[in-house]
Amino acid sequence: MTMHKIFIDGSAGTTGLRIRERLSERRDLELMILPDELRKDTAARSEMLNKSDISFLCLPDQAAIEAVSLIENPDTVVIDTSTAHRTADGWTYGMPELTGLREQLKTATRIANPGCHASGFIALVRPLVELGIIQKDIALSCFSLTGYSGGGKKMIAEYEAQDRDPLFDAPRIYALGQSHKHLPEMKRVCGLDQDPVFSPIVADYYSGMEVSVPVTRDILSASLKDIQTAYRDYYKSGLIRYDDSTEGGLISASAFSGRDDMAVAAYGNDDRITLIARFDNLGKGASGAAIQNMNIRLGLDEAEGLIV
Ligand SMILES: NC(=O)C1=CN([C@@H]2O[C@H](COP(=O)(O)OP(=O)(O)OC[C@H]3O[C@@H](n4cnc5c(N)ncnc54)[C@H](OP(=O)(O)O)[C@@H]3O)[C@@H](O)[C@H]2O)C=CC1
Ligand SMILES: CC(=O)N[C@@H](CCC(=O)OP(=O)(O)O)C(=O)O
Repeated sequence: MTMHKIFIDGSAGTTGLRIRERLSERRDLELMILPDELRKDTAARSEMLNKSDISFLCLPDQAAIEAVSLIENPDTVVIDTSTAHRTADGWTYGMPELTGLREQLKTATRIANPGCHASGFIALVRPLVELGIIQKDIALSCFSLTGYSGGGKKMIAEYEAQDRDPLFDAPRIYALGQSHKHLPEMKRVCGLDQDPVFSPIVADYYSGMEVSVPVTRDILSASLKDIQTAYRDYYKSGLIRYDDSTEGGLISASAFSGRDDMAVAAYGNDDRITLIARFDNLGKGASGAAIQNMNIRLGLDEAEGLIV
C-alpha cells in the first residue's frame, strides 16, 4: 500500500485538530506532526510542507499565504481551509458536487476549501443559476445560523468562559457592514452579478449550520416542485443530497452536528419559497470537506473515513 505523507499546518486549531484526529485512524496515510514547540517555526513548517504529498493549511489567512510561499516542491498538493485563496487564480474550489469540479480536483495542486457559510449558500444557489431558474443579475439575501465553533479557538473560549456576558445566551447577528469574507466566493462560484445581502447569526451551541435563502416566485422560472426536482437531479453523488424532512415542522441548526454530509431543500409554496441547507460548519463546512477533497485527489473513494 502506498503511504501518502500528510502535513497539517495549524493542527492545534479547531479545524486542524479535527482533521488530525480523523486521519490518525487511517492506515494509508503517514501523518507528519510537528512537536508543539515547533508548530509555528517557519523552518520546521517549510521542511514539512515540502516533504509532504498533501498539506492541509488550517491557519489564519496571512499564515496560509505565508505557508504557500514556503513551498518549492512542485508535487506538494495544498488544501487550504482559510479564506485566502478561494477566488484566486490557479486554485480549484473544493466543492466536487458542482459541475466540472470533481474532475478538476483529481489533478489540482492548489485546492481552496469552501467557507462554511458559503458552502450552504452555493449549494442552494449555484444549481439554480446553472439551470436558468434564477437569473444571474438577481439580488438575493441569505441568513445563516452557525454554532460558535465557527469562530475558531478564540470564539470557543469566549462562549465557554464561566464569566461570559449574558448576551451570549441569545443568537447574535454579525457582519453588519455587509463585507463578510465569504461574499466574494458566494458571488463568484454562483456566477452572480452581485453580492447577496448576507446576515450570519452565531448562537450558543457548539456546531451545526442552517443557511437559508428566501426567494419569491417572480424571480424564479420554476415552481417549488421543479426546484425540489432540480436539486434531486443535481445532487446525485458526493456529500450533498436533497432532504426536506423536518422535526415536527421545525428544523434545527444543530441536526447535522458531527456529520460530514449536507441536506439541501426547498420549502414553502408556489409564491414564497425558502431554500435551506443544513450541515456541520466543522464537517462539510471545513474538516469533512477538506478530507473529502484529499480523498478525491488521492483517487480514493471520496467518502473514505468520513462520518455520514
Ligand atoms: N472553525 C470553522 O468552523 C471553520 C474554520 N475555517 C478556517 O480554517 C482556518 C483555521 O480556523 P480555525 O481552526 O477555526 O482557527 P483556530 O484559531 O481554532 O486555529 C488556528 C490555528 O492556527 C495556528 N496558527 C496561527 N498562526 C500560525 C502560524 N503562523 N504558524 C503556524 N500555526 C499558526 C493557531 O495557533 P494557536 O493555537 O497558538 O492560536 C491555531 O492553532 C481559518 O482560516 C478559518 O477561517 C474554515 C471553515 C470553518
Ligand atoms: C462564527 C464565525 O465567526 N464564523 C466565521 C466563519 C468560519 C469560516 O468558515 O471561516 P473561513 O472563511 O475561513 O472558512 C465567520 O463568519 O467569519
